[in-house]
Amino acid sequence: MLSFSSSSSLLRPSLHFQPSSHQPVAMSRRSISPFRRKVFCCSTAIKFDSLSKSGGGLREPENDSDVLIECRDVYKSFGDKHILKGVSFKIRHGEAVGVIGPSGTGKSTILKIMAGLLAPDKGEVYIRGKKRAGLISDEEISGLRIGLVFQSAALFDSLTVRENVGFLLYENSKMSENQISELVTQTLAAVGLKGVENRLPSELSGGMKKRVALARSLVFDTTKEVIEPEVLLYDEPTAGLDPIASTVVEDLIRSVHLTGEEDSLGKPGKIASYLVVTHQHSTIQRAVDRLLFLYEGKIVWQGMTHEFTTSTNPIVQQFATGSLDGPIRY
Ligand SMILES: Nc1ncnc2c1ncn2[C@@H]1O[C@H](COP(=O)(O)OP(=O)(O)OP(=O)(O)O)[C@@H](O)[C@H]1O
Repeated sequence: MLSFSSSSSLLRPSLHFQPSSHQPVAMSRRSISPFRRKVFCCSTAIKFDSLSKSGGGLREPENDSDVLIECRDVYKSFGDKHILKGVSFKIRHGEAVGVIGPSGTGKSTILKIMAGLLAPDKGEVYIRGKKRAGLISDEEISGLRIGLVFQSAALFDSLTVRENVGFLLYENSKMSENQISELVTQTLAAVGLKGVENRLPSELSGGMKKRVALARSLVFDTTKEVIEPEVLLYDEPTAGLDPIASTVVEDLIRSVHLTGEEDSLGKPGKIASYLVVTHQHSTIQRAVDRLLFLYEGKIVWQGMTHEFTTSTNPIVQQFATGSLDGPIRY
């Protein structure tokens, strides 16, 4: 298992996210400035309380020392489209959370707000108890690495698969080219891709691109003694994949979780917590433990995965059965 440092380590860099496909594509080692931040890393062994909040009624007072990210009453509009209307939830250390809900309800939007790529119009995002002001680029201190795996893969078009996957290591680490190359090959193999290192994204299928993006989110600097906790946000990681490729990805997402024994590379998982936006039943069943249901701008239900199909909430029931009858209208 990964162990974290005790209270006063100052680490860098703290943040990473996947680049947009529209970003400049010039690539040379250490040529693109990363977001480098000093981080106050204060994690000690933190107990993970499993949560079930679907029932209502009286609850034990919560101990929030293990909350990594909290969205509190978040609002977001695009023009006159009011997408998020008071979204509140917490992501605790050790959690594997799914975000579900009808298309267009703002699931990707909330991920981008959590990752600091979009600012809420109203409401707050807290990163390990500290309120984040605005976007990630304005951040002084984070205390948490947040990675976002975009729905569209968002690979750099003119970089090879190897350069895409090793991007952050080429930029930020002290690892040699050979070490990075080896790690990239191993990580690609873990997502079921072999011999594609020298290909360009245009030479890959959509599903392969998704897996390359996933591999990019999973490479870590192996020369670092201390790794800060990390939350990964996956936006529909299995959309468009065949059922077997979906299973590979779902199991991989599980295996890199900190609580897992070993990941696909035979190393302890490094992801403290993760969130998966998904429409796929298999991903809900295989890859997450707790669900948040987003509908009409709010979290209307949350509960453990096994409670999803037995919920009496009419919105959840309609969504779980795919029925045309019910409160959700298209
Ligand atoms: N940058 C933007 N500018 C304008 N509108 C946007 C922007 N980003 C998202 N939207 C709109 O906000 C709404 C929510 O989009 P979002 O992608 O978050 O939904 P979603 O729940 O992830 O959808 P899906 O399940 O179909 O992927 C949509 O109507 C979308 O068109």
